[in-house]
Amino acid sequence: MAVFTPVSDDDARAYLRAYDIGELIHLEGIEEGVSNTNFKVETTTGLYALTLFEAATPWDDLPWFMDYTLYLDRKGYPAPGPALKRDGSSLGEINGKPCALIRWLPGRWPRNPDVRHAASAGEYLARLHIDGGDFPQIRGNSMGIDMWPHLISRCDPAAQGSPRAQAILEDFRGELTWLEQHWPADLPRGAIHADYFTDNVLMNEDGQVTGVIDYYYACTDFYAYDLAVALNAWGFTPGGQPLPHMIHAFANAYNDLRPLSPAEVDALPLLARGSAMRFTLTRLYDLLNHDPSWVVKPKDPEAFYRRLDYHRAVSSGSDYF
Ligand SMILES: Nc1ncnc2c1ncn2[C@@H]1O[C@H](COP(=O)(O)OP(=O)(O)OP(=O)(O)O)[C@@H](O)[C@H]1O
Ligand SMILES: N[C@@H](CCO)C(=O)O
Repeated sequence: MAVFTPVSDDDARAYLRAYDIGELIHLEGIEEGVSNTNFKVETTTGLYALTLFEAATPWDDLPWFMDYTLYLDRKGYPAPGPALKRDGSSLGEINGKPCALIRWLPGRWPRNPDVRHAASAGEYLARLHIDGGDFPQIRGNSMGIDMWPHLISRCDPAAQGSPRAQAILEDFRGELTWLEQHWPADLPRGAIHADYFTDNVLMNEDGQVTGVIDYYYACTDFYAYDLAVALNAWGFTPGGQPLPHMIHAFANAYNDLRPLSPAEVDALPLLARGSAMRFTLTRLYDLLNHDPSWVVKPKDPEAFYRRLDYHRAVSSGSDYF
């Protein structure tokens, strides 16, 4: 249940007065999601998502996230651009939390994705990179390679009581040294999603993308790193076993629309290793520091740790196609 901050009908009605998007008809808390508080809002003019940003989302970067999604939306990409208030702004505050009303997108994220879903998702990741290619603002990757040493040391204190966590962190110290030595200095870069997981991609019943949501890790980084994150998300079972047909379907659909350079293909195994480490570390931290009384269940770090075996074993980046 992810309604961390309550919002009453009266709060929503008062908030809507700053906009020209009609009167409140219905307000409903959304249980999914672990980072922010989300509501579905129906007004006399349409449907919106009301997001109250909790501490996990960097508040200083909210204007970047709003500008980026508005930019994509205006290009015709299915991103939920923010509704604008009469004064032209997109951010407000409810019950002490910054908030925004964003466009509600149709569709449902695929619970059992197959190659059709993977191909459509791959196409829309390429479209995201193409449509956002000239977005002029820069945001560094707050979960990128420079942060990984900090993610490792952040896990250390709580890992003391867990031999398994200590073993993973020990492996990661060596892995990080290797990644730092081989990380590409330059590859095509621009605005990336950085969290293109199945639960952030909405689809219709034909398995075609209808919306891409949750841009709160979006940043400026290598496009091929975004592809590597997405291959980790779409190309494995929930437990972390590789699904080569899903990896190929996703990567080929991406490559059909935005052909990768030879340097990007060469870098893919390394970028995929880095990405698998990044999600293992954030999940490990959440698990080690989880209070059992919290309603939100931590995600499994082992499932991401297992992905590393696959990426360490591939012979070259062309194995992903
Ligand atoms: N703009 C939108 N259009 C349609 N549905 C949305 C929209 N925004 C959010 N949702 C729904 O709300 C759910 C939770 O949103 P979201 O995944 O953004 O939560 P979060 O807590 O911010 O993110 P996360 O759990 O990935 O950290 C989504 O799975 C989706 O069903
Ligand atoms: N997508 C992330 C969590 C939210 O960013 C994960 O599955 O670990």
